[in-house]
Amino acid sequence: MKLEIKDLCFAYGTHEIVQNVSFEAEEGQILAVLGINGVGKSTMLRCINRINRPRSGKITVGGKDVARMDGATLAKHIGYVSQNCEFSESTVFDAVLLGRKPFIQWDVTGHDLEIVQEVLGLLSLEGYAMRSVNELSGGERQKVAIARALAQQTPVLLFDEPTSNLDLKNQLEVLQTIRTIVREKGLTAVVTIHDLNLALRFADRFLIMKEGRVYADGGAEAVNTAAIREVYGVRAAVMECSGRRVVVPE
Ligand SMILES: Nc1ncnc2c1ncn2[C@@H]1O[C@H](COP(=O)(O)OP(=O)(O)OP(=O)(O)O)[C@@H](O)[C@H]1O
Repeated sequence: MKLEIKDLCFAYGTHEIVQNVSFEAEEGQILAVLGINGVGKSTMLRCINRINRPRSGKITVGGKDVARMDGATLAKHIGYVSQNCEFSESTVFDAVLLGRKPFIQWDVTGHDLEIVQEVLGLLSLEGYAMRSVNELSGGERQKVAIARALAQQTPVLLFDEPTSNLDLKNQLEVLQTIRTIVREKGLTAVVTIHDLNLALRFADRFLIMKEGRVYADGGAEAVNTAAIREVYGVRAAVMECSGRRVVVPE
């Protein structure tokens, strides 16, 4: 389902953070949200998920107004992985099973258990199923949070820096897993990410934010020398390397 954001505005008190942000995220695609620290990327994701109440603007999923959804309906449409993955004490299996909560009526079904088993496998977490989440490393916990969102099986997924605690191999594997699921199941993913090269490698479209507004919205060509200079204040070369667009800061 398509995610559409129209004229979104949000402020903490009088501090305007998100200002007239509009964009669309398409089915089967990953949209990377880029921009400097504090520009409002996480705040915007939390508006989409209704953790933050927007001052104005409209957010729809598949044409349905997110503001009018009840909690259970919202949880069936939008999955969210926050930057700080905190869990209450449980096993990894149960933490991932929590993703099924919006669908569980009386009791957990065999179908729920199968889904949990499947996502644990996708993220190579099978061996961790009976471990306590609070005994895991930051990166392992981040993978559990991603697994829980995938178990929720929502058409829209929001990931706030999903690879920030992961080593290089896990960064590549986790983003590849997300991309495969997004493409195969026709999901819509919005991912905030600082690593421009990872973004260029895995995302289909790029929303660059500056001072709370949309600076650019487009394909890989949006990530160019001028944008990097104007948004990050960094001189960088953007070149092709092994058929990929890469950013090399000077
Ligand atoms: N609960 C809050 N109350 C007041 N101000 C906040 C709150 N949370 C965030 N802010 C401020 O809002 C601005 C945007 O923060 P946000 O976390 O959305 O930025 P970001 O682009 O995600 O940054 P980063 O890349 O560092 O994660 C920052 O100036 C931040 O200090």
